[in-house]
Amino acid sequence: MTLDVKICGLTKPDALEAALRNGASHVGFIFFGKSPRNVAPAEAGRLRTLATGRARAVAVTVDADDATLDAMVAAMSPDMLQLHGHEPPERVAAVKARHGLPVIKAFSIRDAGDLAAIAPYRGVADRFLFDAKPPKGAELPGGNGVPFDWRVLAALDPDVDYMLSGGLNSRNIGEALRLVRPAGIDVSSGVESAPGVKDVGLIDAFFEAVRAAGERSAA
Ligand SMILES: O=C(O)c1ccccc1NCC(=O)[C@H](O)[C@H](O)COP(=O)(O)O
Repeated sequence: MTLDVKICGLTKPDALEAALRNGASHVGFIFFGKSPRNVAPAEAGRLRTLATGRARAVAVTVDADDATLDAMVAAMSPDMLQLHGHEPPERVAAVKARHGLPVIKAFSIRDAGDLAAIAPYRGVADRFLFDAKPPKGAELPGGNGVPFDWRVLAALDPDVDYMLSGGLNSRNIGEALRLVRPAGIDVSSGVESAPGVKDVGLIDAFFEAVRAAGERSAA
């Protein structure tokens, strides 16, 4: 099975190109005003054309209403939507139906008990994304650069299709992939030199570490 790799929070062509050159399967664009990675829909539309035919463009939103989603989808034509707020299962189903797009639903995880939250979303969301709970006082529901204890995912039904995220970087991704077997991984802060500033060298280093982890597990 090939591991999907999503580089999230892209705002500039050079970092997007580095992600694509390294074989990213997904590239994420953030639509959340408080984020240092927030992009205007029109700019995301320009950037996403670079990814067409090379990676899936994912639009990340937080409890967005229909008008916001309609405008974003029209301007950007994403391949997938990522819902990173408190969207209940009915809202996920409604968003999927309205836009005819696959949906990634994000969940904040601290311990194994938090995994119970996915039950009503099974068969509704196309994929889950497990992220760390935001630190106290954090303004962002994601992109905080903090990991959770990946071992809690051992309790998961192996049929659950999920991406692992939260504080991943080139130094810890090998250990994460030794402990758990996600369908994909997702990184944002770990490939940045400052909040919202993607670094081409760190993107290259992240993929290098992922490739090294793959070679070790194949050996
Ligand atoms: O990254 C953001 O700024 C963000 C803001 C609001 C909602 C979601 C956001 N990020 C979603 C992602 O998929 C991130 O890649 C994920 O949370 C992991 O981030 P990090 O821990 O920084 O690698």
